[in-house]
Amino acid sequence: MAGVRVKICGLRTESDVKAAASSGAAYVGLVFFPKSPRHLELAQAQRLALAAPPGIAKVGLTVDASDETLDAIVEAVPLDMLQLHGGESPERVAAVRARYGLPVMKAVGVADEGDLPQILEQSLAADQILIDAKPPRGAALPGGNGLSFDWRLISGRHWIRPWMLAGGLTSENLAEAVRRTGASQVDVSSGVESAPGVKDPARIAAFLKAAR
Ligand SMILES: O=C(O)c1ccccc1NCC(=O)[C@H](O)[C@H](O)COP(=O)(O)O
Repeated sequence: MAGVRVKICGLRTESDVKAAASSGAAYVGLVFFPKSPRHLELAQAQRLALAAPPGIAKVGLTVDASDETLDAIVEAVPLDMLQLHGGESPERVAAVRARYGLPVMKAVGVADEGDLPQILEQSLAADQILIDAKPPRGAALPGGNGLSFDWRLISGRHWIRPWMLAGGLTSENLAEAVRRTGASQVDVSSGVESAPGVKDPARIAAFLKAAR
């Protein structure tokens, strides 16, 4: 499993950022979605982004955000990538990419075989794809639910863009997830928390250790 790059998503404090960076995370995710326990106001997000050491990519996550909302985020927070985690079409992904000049990662929720064509469709517009578990019907959050999908669905598949595996990952199941899917990048949120929105430095360190 050497070389699995890790994104820790939903950080809320400067010490979360330090824990992720010192454990060797490649990306940190900052969530801008008011219904989420991981939501950040702009000033808070700016502080976290400025606390991140060079070399760690700061990813801003939004859900069907308007240009006005994205303009405010991009102006206030020094980001390296945008993650679109709603129902954004490939056309919207391309427009966001062009407007901000930042790489865009598009999340695609997977529950069954019928969801897989979206990975290719979104790959034609996005720089990276986040292959995540589809949220349960009626869920309050479109991601960050701590749920896995059946990894066999993507076993042995190849995509035209770099991609990241997400959904219900923990230090305990990471090795099996990587073995089954061939992922070289992974994203985790709930699996390194002690409560929703509360990151646990020991779990972050254990996850990064498992990824090495
Ligand atoms: O984390 C959130 O609160 C969130 C809210 C709205 C949209 C997406 C959200 N998280 C997306 C992520 O990038 C998560 O890391 C990914 O879904 C995996 O989450 P988890 O299963 O909790 O590890």
